[in-house]
Amino acid sequence: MIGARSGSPSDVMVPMVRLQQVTHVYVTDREASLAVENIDFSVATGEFVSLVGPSGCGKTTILSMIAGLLRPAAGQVLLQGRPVSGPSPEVGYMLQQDYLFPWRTIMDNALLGLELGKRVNEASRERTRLLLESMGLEGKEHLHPSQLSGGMRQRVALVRTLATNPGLLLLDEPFSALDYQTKLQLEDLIAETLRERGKTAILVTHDLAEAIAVSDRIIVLGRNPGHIRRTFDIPKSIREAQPFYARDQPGFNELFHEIWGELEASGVKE
Ligand SMILES: Nc1ncnc2c1ncn2[C@@H]1O[C@H](COP(=O)(O)OP(=O)(O)OP(=O)(O)O)[C@@H](O)[C@H]1O
Repeated sequence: MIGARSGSPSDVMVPMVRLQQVTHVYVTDREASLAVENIDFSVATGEFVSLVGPSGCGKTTILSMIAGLLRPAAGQVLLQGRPVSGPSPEVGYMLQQDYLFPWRTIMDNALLGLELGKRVNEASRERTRLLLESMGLEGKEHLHPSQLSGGMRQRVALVRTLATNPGLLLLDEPFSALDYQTKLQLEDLIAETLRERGKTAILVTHDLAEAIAVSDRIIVLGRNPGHIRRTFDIPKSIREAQPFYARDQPGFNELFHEIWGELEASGVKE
């Protein structure tokens, strides 16, 4: 397996993502507001990093800059050492809503990214079918989104994101609209799938237990403007456990309370 979880020092030499003193300002007709300031962090290939922090601290803004949808006002974002200048096929973005097209079948929804990149052929179609199968969606290919549960739809959205084979996945609260049981199952499935494929991931979540259970590292942000307060490395025993069981590992609760203290100080309850 490639990646930070395998612990190879060569993995960290050219990070998958590097933010160097990144600042973003939203400019409207009436005003300019400083959203995030001097954000500086790297994510190694194969690493799973979560961003947590109070509402408005700039988590989505940071993901959007990494995705090339927003440009920093200062500093730079590097993807595999190269400055980000716009959206890249190397980056997959998965959101809270699945954004499946209701009139398309599950297979056609899953193929959408490949279709946009003019990369649909027999081999990519077969890979997508296998991905659907690995997500427990075998036999659902010809159904439409309205015929699936919320958890299934989110799995289709994940297949659509993975089908183009991006090295980096940006996950913006992908589990938050799901019921608790489905959310736990999907957390396990996504974490395992990304780990097996050596993918790099950045997750935005308001669920601290989820962040600890799936991540190698957690970055706690503060606001006004958004900035990094502190970074927490997740201990090996928790990292190596399946997310569902990570919560039972010794040290999980202590770590939860330590990070929670940092979140409280950042204004997460305000
Ligand atoms: N399009 C926009 N125009 C102006 N200001 C914006 C825009 N989008 C976000 N902001 C502001 O930038 C700051 C960061 O917003 P962002 O959505 O990145 O925060 P967040 O941490 O993702 O919040 P949440 O947890 O509520 O989703 C906030 O103060 C927000 O009001």
